[in-house]
Amino acid sequence: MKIFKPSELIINTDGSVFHLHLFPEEIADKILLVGDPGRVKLVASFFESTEFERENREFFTITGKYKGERFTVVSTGIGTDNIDIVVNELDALANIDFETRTEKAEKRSLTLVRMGTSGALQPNIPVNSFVLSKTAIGFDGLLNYYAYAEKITNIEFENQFMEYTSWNPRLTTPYVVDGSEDIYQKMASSETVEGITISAPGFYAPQGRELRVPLGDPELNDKIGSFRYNDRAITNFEMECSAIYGLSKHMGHEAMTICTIIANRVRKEANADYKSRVKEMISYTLEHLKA
Ligand SMILES: O=P(O)(O)O[C@H]1O[C@H](CO)[C@@H](O)[C@H]1O
Ligand SMILES: O=c1cc[nH]c(=O)[nH]1
Repeated sequence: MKIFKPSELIINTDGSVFHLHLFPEEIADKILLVGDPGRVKLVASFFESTEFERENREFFTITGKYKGERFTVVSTGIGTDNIDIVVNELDALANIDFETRTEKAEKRSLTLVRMGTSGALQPNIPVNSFVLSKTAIGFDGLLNYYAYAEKITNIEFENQFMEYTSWNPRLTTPYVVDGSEDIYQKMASSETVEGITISAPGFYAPQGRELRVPLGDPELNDKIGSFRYNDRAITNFEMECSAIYGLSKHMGHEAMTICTIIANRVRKEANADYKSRVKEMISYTLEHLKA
């Protein structure tokens, strides 16, 4: 049996996992992921009770109960590089025995729902919309470091997209991966917009924002906006969804992302005062996820 050596799965001297500082029994089956560590307490303000709070670097965790059901909320910070850490460590907590450093025979499937903020790429998705990401496009390249990416991604979509946008070969190859259909069906309503969401490896040039340094391809956002795959348009930009979907598919977890739109990139509008709408998104998500 494969033993995960101390250098490959680092366990702290107190027995907690390396970055998250969590112990296996501390995570619920339903896990809410938020980028902003400050959003963790906002989520926990909906809980009737909490078990603990834990903080290390940008990873802040609270486990508690919402309407009698156990939930864990974890902040991921910004970017898919952090998602690599968070999803691998949550999976290790669920599916690796920390005593024997071996994979558990019986696997635990987690529900991972990201509640984020995002920029819209279509004029008809106004600021304050909730976009529920049916599909993610990773501009980040993370999934390509894992084996068998092609088994869980939509190669036809990837090829059509790269051809349509005259994809620059110096960039990482985009990967297209779906979220959980079950959670999508649970969370979708007239209050949500069905999304194809790009996870970008940056907030500025990787999302077409030009400040002082010119963009590599100033037309890319227009091409993204007009691209259609089976009549479906790409809806929004954020920075984590693709890696959550890809790693969850590989590990047998169910994942979904909901985002509050805080900027519309086509209309050039933004809502810097978005926190009350994010609070409504949290309430909406908890209500739709509870048993
Ligand atoms: O509000 P969060 O969840 O952090 O999500 C979005 O906001 C950050 C950028 O401002 C990125 O993490 C992006 O994905
Ligand atoms: O435009 C936006 C807004 C929030 N988060 C992003 O990544 N992009």
